Formats: sequence, structure tokens, C-alpha cells
Amino acid sequence: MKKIQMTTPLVEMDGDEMTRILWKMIKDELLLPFIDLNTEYYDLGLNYRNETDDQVTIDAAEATKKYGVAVKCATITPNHARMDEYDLKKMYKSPNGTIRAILDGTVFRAPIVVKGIEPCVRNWKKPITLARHAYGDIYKNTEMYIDRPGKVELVYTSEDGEEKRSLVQEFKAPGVAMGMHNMTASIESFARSCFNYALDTKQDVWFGAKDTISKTYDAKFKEVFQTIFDTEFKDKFEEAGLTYFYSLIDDIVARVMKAEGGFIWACKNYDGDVMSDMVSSAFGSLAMMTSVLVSPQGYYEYEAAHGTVQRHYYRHLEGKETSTNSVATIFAWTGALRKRGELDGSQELSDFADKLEKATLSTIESGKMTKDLALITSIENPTVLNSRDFILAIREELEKML
Ligand SMILES: NC(=O)C1=CN([C@@H]2O[C@H](COP(=O)(O)OP(=O)(O)OC[C@H]3O[C@@H](n4cnc5c(N)ncnc54)[C@H](OP(=O)(O)O)[C@@H]3O)[C@@H](O)[C@H]2O)C=CC1
Ligand SMILES: O=C(O)CCC(=O)C(=O)O
Ligand SMILES: [Mn+2]
Repeated sequence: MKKIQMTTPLVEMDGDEMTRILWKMIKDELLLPFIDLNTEYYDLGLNYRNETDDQVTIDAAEATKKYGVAVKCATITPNHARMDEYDLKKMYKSPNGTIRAILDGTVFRAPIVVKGIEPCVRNWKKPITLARHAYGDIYKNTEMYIDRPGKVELVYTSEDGEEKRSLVQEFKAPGVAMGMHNMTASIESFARSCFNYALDTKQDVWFGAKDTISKTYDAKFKEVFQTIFDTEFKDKFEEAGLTYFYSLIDDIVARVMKAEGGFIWACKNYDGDVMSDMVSSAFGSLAMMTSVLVSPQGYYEYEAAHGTVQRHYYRHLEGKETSTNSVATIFAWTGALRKRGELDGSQELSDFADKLEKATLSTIESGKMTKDLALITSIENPTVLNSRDFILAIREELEKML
């Protein structure tokens, strides 16, 4: 069979631990035999980030702006423990935080629904799509230890020298403090992309924040959403029979648990981080969720929503068998290849992406799956496969379709 050609490179961001192992298996078994893969490769593994003082992360984000589409493997965000483990020069920021700060935009995360894996929330009948604001808040924060009594203030100095101050806390004893920000333009584009995505996919939008407690910061998000909705989307929503619903985040969480799904849940950055893991695992597994960052300029970065699966990696290093689910990482590749195909007018590439997704789902539906799914499937006597054999089983299905 002749390999599929690609005209424009895809920005490929490699990563860490178990997902780095899966990344290579996916390329070797599911992509390279069928596609003349044209990627611009960036090694975002922690060792190379350390070697380049994290410049590689910035270069990868800039390359995404150049080519328009990227696919990213999960990466370690170092904490104190990783400093020793990787002998790091410094405790680097999250690569995701850095990339999202450069690209801006909204991360859409939707469960991958497959027959035989039912949501553990009984009343969820349709997928819940999370729209996570990708810019700012704690992901671009500044924080410090306070080691003795003193005061912490928030100080704003305008370009012409005017100063605004407000007291954060008069510390009588040690503690911690943090400053964070967001941009009105970024919140506006977040709101627009949620409403546009709702019109495209014919789903309602729910948004929750905590404006009663955060009377300026969260209140700004609430106000921006309402203004953008009223001035730009109200009529289109009415015409499409759709609604926009705002409530306090805790009320939204309670309602989500009682709803039947089929809507877009717009979340501030941290809420979306946490709630996407809750929604994906309730729909089956952390590895059963797609994730794509859509920037206001129309750049796309596809990824898995889960992390590097550290515990499985340590088992792998000990030479023990792992059964790590590669579905979200496969769907990151298919999402990126389909988008590349769309942008380059390559139907062949987009069709390949569709087939690889179908092959992945039909492998699971035929009863072959990784342990995370086998534990919860309604399919009787599933075959539990190790990480590699699951990918090989998908290849077998794929070859039948090509
Ligand atoms: N997008 C990114 O780049 C992200 C990176 N991270 C980074 O990942 C590292 C590890 O984070 P951690 O908190 O362990 O989170 P992970 O999401 O990597 O894993 C948490 C647990 O979820 C289960 N799990 C997750 N993914 C899979 C999968 N594909 N197949 C099967 N089970 C899965 C495993 O449970 P069990 O052990 O019970 O089998 C695993 O131990 C950290 O260094 C963190 O910084 C974290 C989140 C996102
Ligand atoms: O970048 C990180 O450290 C975490 C990212 C994350 O959890 C996510 O994208 O959901
Ligand atoms: Mn997360």
C-alpha cells in the first residue's frame, strides 16, 4: 500500500514517562506504516526541557503558530520530588501553562463514548463537553512563601505612574501568598468560542463561577459572558432553540450530577482542569476523553487530558507488564491529522484519522481492552490486554479497514 503523503508539517511535542512509551508505540504501529509522517519534532521530555532551560517549550508553541496544528504528549510538571529525580536546574513551570499562555484560547474536552462502557452517573445519557478557559489564573500565577510577620499587598502601577494598592493580608505568622491575573480580551474570546461551539454542535451552554465570593475577578467573567451573549449571540441562540445558563459554580456542579448531559460546560481554567478529570472518569476512564486547544487565531493543539501515568511507568521500569490505555493519545493524533487534512485539502489524511478512531472503538467493542476499561465494562468476559497488545489489536482492526 502506498503511504499517505502530508504537505504541511504537524508540530509534534513528545513528552514523558508512560505516555512517552505509548507515543512511540502509536507512531511505530499505527501511523508510520501508513503515513509518510511529516512532523516538526520538539522533545518536551523533562530532560530536554532542562537542557534547553525550557526554551524548547516556547519554540514548540511558536511553531504551532507557524503551522497551525500541533499534537502534544503528556508532560511532567516538576514539583519538589522531580527536582531530585531529574536533577533539574530549576522547578520549571507547566509546559501546558506556557503553551496555553502563548496560544491563548479554549480547551474543549469531550468524553469518547463507546458501547460497553456506560457512565457511572446513571442519568448521564449524552456526553458532557467541557470548555476550559486555557489562559491565566493559577496557571500563570506568582506566589511566595511568607516566612515571618509582615504585610502582603497587591500593587498596580499604571504606565503613567499612578498606583493602586490593596491589602492581601497582614501576616502575624508564616504563610503563603499568590497573585494571578486574566485579560478581558481572553475572557471575551473564551466566551465567543463557547457560544460558537454551541451553535456548531447544537448544544446549550452552562457557565459557573463564584461571583458572590470573588466580586471583582469572577464577577468579570460573569459580566463578560452575559454581555457577549446579549450583544452577539442571543438571537442566534433563540433561532437554534438553545439557551445560555449562568449559575454559581457549586450550583452548576450539583446540577451537572442530576442532568442528562448533551450540553457544553464552560469552566474557568482550574475548574475545567479538575472537572474534566471527574467527567472523563465518570464516563469510563481518564483515557476516554479528547482534548483540543482552539486559539482565537485558529491554531489547534491536540492532546490527551490525562497525565504521564507515573505509577504505570515505574512498573514498566521494573520490567513489569502495564495495561495503560492509549485511546486519548491516539485520539490526539487523529484529531491533529484530521485537522491537518482539512486545512491542506487532503481527504485521504482525514479519512485515515476517521478509520483509526473507528478501529480503536471497534477493538474495545469487540471485548479487547486495557485494564481500566475491563474493570467497568458491561461486555462479558473482556480480554484484558497489555499496553502494546492493545495497540497491536487496534492495528489489526485498522488493517481490515484500509
Ligand atoms: N496534560 C499533561 O501534560 C498533564 C500532565 N500531568 C503530569 O503527569 C504526571 C503524573 O500525574 P498523575 O497525577 O499521576 O496523573 P495521571 O493522569 O497521569 O494518572 C493518574 C492515575 O489515573 C489513571 N490513569 C491516567 N491515565 C491513564 C491511562 N491512560 N490508562 C490507564 N490509567 C490511567 C491511573 O490510575 P491507576 O494507577 O489506578 O491505574 C493513574 O495512576 C505529573 O507529573 C503531572 O505533572 C498531569 C496531568 C496532565
Ligand atoms: O500542566 C499541568 O501540570 C497539568 C495539566 C492538566 O492537568 C490538564 O491539562 O488537565
Ligand atoms: Mn488536568
